[in-house]
Amino acid sequence: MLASGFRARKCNADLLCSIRSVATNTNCRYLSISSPSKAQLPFFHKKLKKNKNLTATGETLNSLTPMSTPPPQPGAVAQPSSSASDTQPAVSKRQAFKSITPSPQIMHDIRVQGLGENAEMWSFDKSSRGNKTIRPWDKKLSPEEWKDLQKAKRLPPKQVWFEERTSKIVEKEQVKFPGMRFVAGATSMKSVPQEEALLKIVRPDLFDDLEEVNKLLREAQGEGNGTASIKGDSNVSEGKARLNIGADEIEKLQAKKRAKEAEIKESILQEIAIVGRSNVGKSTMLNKLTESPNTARVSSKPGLTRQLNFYRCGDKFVVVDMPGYGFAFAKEEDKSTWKELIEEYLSSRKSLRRIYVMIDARHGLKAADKEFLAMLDSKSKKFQVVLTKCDLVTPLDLARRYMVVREELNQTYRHAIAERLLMVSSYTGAGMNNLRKDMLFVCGQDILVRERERPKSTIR
Ligand SMILES: Nc1nc2c(ncn2[C@@H]2O[C@H](COP(=O)(O)OP(=O)(O)OP(=O)(O)O)[C@@H](O)[C@H]2O)c(=O)[nH]1
Ligand SMILES: [Mg+2]
Repeated sequence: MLASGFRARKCNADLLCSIRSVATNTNCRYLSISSPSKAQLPFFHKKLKKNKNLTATGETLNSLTPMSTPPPQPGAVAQPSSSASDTQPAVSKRQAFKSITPSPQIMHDIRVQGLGENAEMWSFDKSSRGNKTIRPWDKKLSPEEWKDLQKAKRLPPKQVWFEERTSKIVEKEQVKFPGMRFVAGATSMKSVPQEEALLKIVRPDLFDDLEEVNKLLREAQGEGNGTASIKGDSNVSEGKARLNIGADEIEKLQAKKRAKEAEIKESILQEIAIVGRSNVGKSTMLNKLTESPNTARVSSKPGLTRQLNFYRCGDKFVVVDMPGYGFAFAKEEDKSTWKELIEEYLSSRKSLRRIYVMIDARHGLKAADKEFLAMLDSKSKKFQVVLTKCDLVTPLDLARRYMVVREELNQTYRHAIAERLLMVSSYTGAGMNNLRKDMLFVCGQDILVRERERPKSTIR
């Protein structure tokens, strides 16, 4: 079946008609459709006709017929017409994304109830007139019917809310990361001992101070020892005097060194790692989290991030943007270096508080994801899954994806924190607040999150 969000995305024939997935789950089949290709139409028609559950989509089927001139988008600049009917529209990829992004009103509340065959997804739709209608799948329920259902307690207690959002709401409710300021740096394990390199990145000034103290200490010790060893009997008293002065100095310097080391130890900030397949949207998400588009470099080509990038969030914690895994076109040696880098960091890092694994909401868990999660599981590392690019799927597809992924996590991975599967869109900002709160909470900064806003089921 097709969700209401689909209608918002049907736009024009140029932006339609590629079947992203025909997913089958227990009792329902659905199509997730986006972006254009005229050549795919016959396949599309065939699929729709073949699938019994999709017979109600006749209207949609008609709408998929290619139009010689696409209807104008609201607010779109008219393109000069071309003689060839299949000419690609002169829109940038970003514009194309925008035009297939469901409006905030369509990206609204979804409640997912129950699991597997008993799963029910409820979509709360605000119509243009502001009336609320409630739909379990394609069946419309009146508010009275909904109330009856509630009274009859046929609604399971667990409800997952996909937060209602408009840009205004997101703005108003923003939980800003305090003092998220700068790109701290990157490291590759090839060149530097990992632990030290990462710490240096967290507080370079402290390490400089310590280095200074060490240098003085070495000089003082060298002078003291050298003086004592080269002095002859005749100069013993002079040598002792120098040694005494040196010993004092050395003691002072050693005390200073201990103090610096203690300071460094204390300054080790808790870390949060962001991992996922290449191109899943890790860096974009980080930019959205920090509300600064230039924090991390982003590209539509997979494999841009190739190092561990550390972003310090004031004196609270550090977010680590990692290279993606499962990048098919990378060189074999690069792939193995990245894999090594990621695995070593994740398994040996003591200050690592939580691993957030990003999964593309359009695709769910892919083979590369499963392999990676199995690795985390085998190392007994707790991880939390976040569905990204949620603006590219219809609300009901998203809800279904949520259910399927959560079920898989629950069944297969012992260390998955599947209770609270997060969903975000870096384009609309949806779910970002939740993610921010979650991160603050995980790092013991819950004091920054108001009591009523605390994530309910986060396991710390
Ligand atoms: N529509 C949409 N596109 C997104 C979203 N997040 C990321 N993208 C796009 O996905 C592409 C990849 O984003 P990146 O943030 O570079 O992905 P990455 O996971 O850091 O990739 P690597 O560094 O190669 O591992 C870019 O073209 C982004 O514009 C999202 O929430 N919605
Ligand atoms: Mg990246």
